[in-house]
Amino acid sequence: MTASCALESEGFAPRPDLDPSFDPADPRVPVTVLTGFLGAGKTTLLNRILTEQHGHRIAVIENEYGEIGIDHELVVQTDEEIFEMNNGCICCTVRGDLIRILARLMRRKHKFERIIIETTGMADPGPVAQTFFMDEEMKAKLRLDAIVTLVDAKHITEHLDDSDECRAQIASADILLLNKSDLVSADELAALEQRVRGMNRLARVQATEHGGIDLDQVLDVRAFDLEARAAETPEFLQEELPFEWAGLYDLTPGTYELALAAGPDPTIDLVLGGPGLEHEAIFADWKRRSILLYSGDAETRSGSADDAPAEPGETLYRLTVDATDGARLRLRIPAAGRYVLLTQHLPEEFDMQLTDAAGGAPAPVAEHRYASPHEHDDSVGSVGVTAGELDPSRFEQWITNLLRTKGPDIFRTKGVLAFRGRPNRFVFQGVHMLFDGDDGKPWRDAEPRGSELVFIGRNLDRAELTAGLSWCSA
Ligand SMILES: Nc1nc2c(ncn2[C@@H]2O[C@H](COP(=O)(O)OP(=O)(O)OP(=O)(O)O)[C@@H](O)[C@H]2O)c(=O)[nH]1
Repeated sequence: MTASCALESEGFAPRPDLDPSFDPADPRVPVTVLTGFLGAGKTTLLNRILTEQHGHRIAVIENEYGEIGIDHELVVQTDEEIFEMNNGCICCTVRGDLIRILARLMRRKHKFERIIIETTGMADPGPVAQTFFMDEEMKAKLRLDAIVTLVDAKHITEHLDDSDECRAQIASADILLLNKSDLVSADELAALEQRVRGMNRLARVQATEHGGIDLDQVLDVRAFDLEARAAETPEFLQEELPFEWAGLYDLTPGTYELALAAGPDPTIDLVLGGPGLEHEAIFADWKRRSILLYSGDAETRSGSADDAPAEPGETLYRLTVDATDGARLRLRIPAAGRYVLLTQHLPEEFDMQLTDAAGGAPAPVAEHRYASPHEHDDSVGSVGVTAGELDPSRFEQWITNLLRTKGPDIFRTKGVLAFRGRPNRFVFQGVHMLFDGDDGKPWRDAEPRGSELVFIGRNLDRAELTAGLSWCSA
């Protein structure tokens, strides 16, 4: 028996006949969340799904972590529609964008039969899954089918002890694929299986090689079970919203200014609701309305004093927060009353201050915090470097030495490179010290040929990486 089929005696096939809630006429579109730590094999599995003759219309939502987006070069070209979300992590900063894309998909005339969401390797899939239970329309039209977590059998043990994200991905899985089983022995695989089962008693576990698994084992399998999940992890039922904070203010008519300093995100979404009277009623009402606002377009504000004042009402404002100057937004309050301000992030993260025309600072009369903290490991970062055409032998020499010496800290390397004299792009992929590459799309005649490489990991030295790639282009 090879290592890759050691775990296949699981009774793994879906058994809708045993599931009392199984309804073959269920019109809801099944959603698969593909997750797993950096380089575990998510895109490899996604490509398998997209190239297989499945006969279904699939929409793919891709969220990538890294200073330069490379995944558009890695996902196979098919007729399927792919939505990229590259400006933040799907489990926190771009939750609102996820809601917006899903809302648009649900309104489409020609409906999709499946939705697949590939999260970043640094995402906590919990909040992504909770999106499907947040809103009545979402619950009526979409069904979370399974959280499929890929585990890199070769490298996972280097991250299990010090990465909360890695543990959350395993704990949240309905299906755990122990991928890269070709790179470990049968004993190592058995030990890993035991370890992950200890972290998640509910998941079905299967060993895979290059994401090789029958699609009917991962798509439309009805593996996600809300009751079982909530019993195992009660936080799962915690309220998860695209807003982390709401403050209630008693305001008189006039113009106010909201000032924000630079924070963890270059933009912040906010909604000014009201006026209303009752504390809980105004909170509840505007919370519901704010989620719905994400199905439309946000009104973008530059954060400069020249912007027109924001008015209370059903508008989602997206404010740009400059890294040095922060942002300012004037608010026009037409009538005395109680107003609610909902913000995507906690006010203290942006040192948010509200002032009135006389310089007074009205304080909220009540506040709600919706955030359940899923903080990312701040010690993990990303550095993207670019150069012109490269000398292939210099590149090989440099990258081999770099990954051999820094491989424990460089978790993931991805790049699209222009090698001198070669007609095609070269797509480079590395996970710690292991790397490979392949020819990508050909360069078109007039196209500028350039190289982009992104590193994700700890203690990344931007100057050294930039100098190294530039040496390869000399
Ligand atoms: N040997 C081996 N390599 C694999 C296997 N699955 C994927 N890979 C390789 O691992 C690397 C990363 O695979 P991806 O599918 O891009 O991983 P990912 O999880 O999408 O990566 P990120 O999105 O960057 O987190 C690529 O070089 C793949 O060819 C496998 O089963 N065995």
